[in-house]
Amino acid sequence: MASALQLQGVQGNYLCVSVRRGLHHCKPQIGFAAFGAPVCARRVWGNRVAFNVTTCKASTTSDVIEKSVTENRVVSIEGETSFTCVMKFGGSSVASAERMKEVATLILSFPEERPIVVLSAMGKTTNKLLLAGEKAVSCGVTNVSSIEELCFIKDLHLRTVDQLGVDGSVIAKHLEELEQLLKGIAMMKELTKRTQDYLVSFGECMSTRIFAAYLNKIGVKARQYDAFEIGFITTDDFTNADILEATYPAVAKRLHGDWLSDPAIAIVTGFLGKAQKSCAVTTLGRGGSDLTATAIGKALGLPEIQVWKDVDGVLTCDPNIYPKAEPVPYLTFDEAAELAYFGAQVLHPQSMRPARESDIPVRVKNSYNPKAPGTLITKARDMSKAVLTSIVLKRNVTMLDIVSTRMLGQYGFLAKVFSIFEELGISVDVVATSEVSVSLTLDPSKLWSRELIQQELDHVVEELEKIAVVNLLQNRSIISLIGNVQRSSLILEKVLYYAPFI
Ligand SMILES: Nc1ncnc2c1ncn2[C@@H]1O[C@H](COP(=O)(O)OP(=O)(O)O)[C@@H](O)[C@H]1O
Ligand SMILES: N[C@@H](CC(=O)OP(=O)(O)O)C(=O)O
Repeated sequence: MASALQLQGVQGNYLCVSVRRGLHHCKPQIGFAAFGAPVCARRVWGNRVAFNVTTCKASTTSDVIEKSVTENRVVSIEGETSFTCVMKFGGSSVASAERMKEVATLILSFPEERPIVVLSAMGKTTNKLLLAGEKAVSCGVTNVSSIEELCFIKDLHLRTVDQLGVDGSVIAKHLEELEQLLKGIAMMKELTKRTQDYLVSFGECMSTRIFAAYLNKIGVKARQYDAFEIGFITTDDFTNADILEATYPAVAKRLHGDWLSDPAIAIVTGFLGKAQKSCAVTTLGRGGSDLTATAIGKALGLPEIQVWKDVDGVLTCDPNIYPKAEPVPYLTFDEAAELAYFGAQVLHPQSMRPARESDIPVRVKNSYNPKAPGTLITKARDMSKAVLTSIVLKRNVTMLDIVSTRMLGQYGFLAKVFSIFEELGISVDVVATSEVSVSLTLDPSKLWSRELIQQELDHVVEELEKIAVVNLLQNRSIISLIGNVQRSSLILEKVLYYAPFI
């Protein structure tokens, strides 16, 4: 049996063992059969089994190593335990001192967990920072100190520090630097995307420092981390950067290593990264803290990623449109990704990717109502009764109708159309075709509600008009029905039946 297993290393509390092909269908039993009952396999994904070493006797663990370790891996197991889950709290969850206290209480209500906590900026701080930046461009250096949004941010953070009884020095340097930066923007009369990312990073840098200081004050050992200092390496696409693969081992090494030398709850800035080429601070697109959380989950191979919101999970539709929207108890990664991509602002569109790649369940919970079961997002779920899961609205969509009689019975027309989009680097969202026309919507970017700039659109239309008649429609919306594809006929039947009465 031992030869069928190969030790992969230790991730967090888990001793990861890969199981030879064909054997992994026996899954957790392998732990029991090969190593005895005290070793309990808690996580199984792909051909890997993770044994929770907190529950296993040292002798049994050594036995696992002795039987399975490969020459180059040095593993020390005894006493080696680290994080058990990621808990992400968004802006609404940490909007005030009161909310931060509640979040601290919530974290401590799970004494069995040793979480990595990912935080967003307090409340609407990111929006305010963006507005302050825009105002700084034209207000003149001498007026920067009185920009309303800057005053609001200063007041909110200083008040929070005061109400939590932590030392104001934790954010003093950041507030000073923030004002300097806005003065710099005012002097240059310019706000580049790169500067914009640096500007908004102050939100997460301050919320995490305040929260970590508060935990330490109440006797819970916590350590603050800026994501851009611990290995979050991204592309240089400012305002919309992608996380690069090098991030995962780097983040795991740093967080796990720190825990081993000096255990403390980790408080990490969401949303931020470091550009691979320029080394400047980047952001992962609006709502990007969800992605930070799932990336950390993947890096450390943790058993669960929790995303705490201000609603009872993913809902059947946007509660701002229909207040009676109900929580969806289970979703697959694919459903959640579609839902997010097509406009449900509850999750970042890219956030499911790391969770899906490492098959780690994501739980969406309500920090205002922790008892609510929330939504559990996993690789697969029982679809036998699923019909329609949710309805999603995506606004500010740009649509193109491309009509050509040359399409009739011809091959290669659609290939020509799509090659134009490829050349111009624009991705397409939704496509519908008939014999003589193709209608499609354009994906502006990962940034919600950003319209393609007019120049880009003119260029697309100009190119397409060489082969067809083009009609450009702006400010449209996409309504998506996320449901069981096996039952799409039933869904359409119901929609079309009710549609005339809406
Ligand atoms: N289908 C949906 N399910 C749940 N929330 C939704 C949905 N569509 C839109 N929302 C909105 O998303 C908000 C939560 O997302 P977000 O503001 O990013 O949370 P946080 O700041 O806590 O990360 C909710 O308050 C709700 O108004
Ligand atoms: N603060 C960033 C990142 C983020 O994820 O925020 P939230 O979790 O509050 O959506 C934003 O507003 O986009």
